[in-house]
Amino acid sequence: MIKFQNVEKIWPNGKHVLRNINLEINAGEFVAIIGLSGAGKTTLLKTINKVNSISSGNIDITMNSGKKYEISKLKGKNLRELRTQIGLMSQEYNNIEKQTVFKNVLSSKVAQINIFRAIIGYFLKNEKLKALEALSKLNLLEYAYVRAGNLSGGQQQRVALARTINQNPEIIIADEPVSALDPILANQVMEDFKKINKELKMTIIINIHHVDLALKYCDRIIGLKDGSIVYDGKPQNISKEVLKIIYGGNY
Ligand SMILES: Nc1ncnc2c1ncn2[C@@H]1O[C@H](COP(=O)(O)OP(=O)(O)OP(=O)(O)O)[C@@H](O)[C@H]1O
Repeated sequence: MIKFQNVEKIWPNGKHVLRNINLEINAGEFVAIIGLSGAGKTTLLKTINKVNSISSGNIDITMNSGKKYEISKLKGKNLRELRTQIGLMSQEYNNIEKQTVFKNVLSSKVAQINIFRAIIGYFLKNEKLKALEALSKLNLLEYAYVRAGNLSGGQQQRVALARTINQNPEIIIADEPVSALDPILANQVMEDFKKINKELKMTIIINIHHVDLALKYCDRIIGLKDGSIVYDGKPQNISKEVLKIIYGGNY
């Protein structure tokens, strides 16, 4: 569970971007954060892995094992340990384009293996099997030996998702993962997120500008406006009025 209590974020330039955030996200939820550009979505998402530190309040993460992390106090080894359990995805695919899809997925383990093995690129049989399993889950096996750079944008984003699940994280945070894709590919990638969420029981939190996709695939919607949560509930309860509150009168 991820629990935000009275979280505030003020950037050093004085910009107040998160205001009194109180939120509990349970293990296994698929959550979309929506809101206008500048509402604070990315800032909020990246407080979870402490890429952004908060100005006040608390964020506590309790893993399925029962281990608890108090984010504001985390540093060094403990912060690295938490980050291995949180997969981070973004709009850029961040694949190594010259390498095969398989190598890309295998490489996602580098942070978790012995440094000498990482340098020479030596992977154990079970690590290779796991990488193939991740590719199979996303129906990408036939591309295993294709260079990542030769794939379409949608396929590359799905390789990025395969890389992320190969780390075996409990939580995936994804910052606008479909905004560079056309509507068909964006739907496919959202299908994959949903599949990973349901089958692998990973908690997924995404920032997304496509309200239709958020409503179609996610179990819970959080609407942010000027750094405050103005909606937190089921997609079914999002009405035109709610969208007006989140996006303003012109929606
Ligand atoms: N490092 C920073 N220093 C100062 N201000 C920042 C920094 N990063 C973001 N901001 C500001 O914080 C506000 C919220 O930005 P954020 O990226 O969280 O919004 P967003 O809702 O994700 O927007 P978008 O949908 O465009 O990605 C913006 O006004 C932005 O300019």
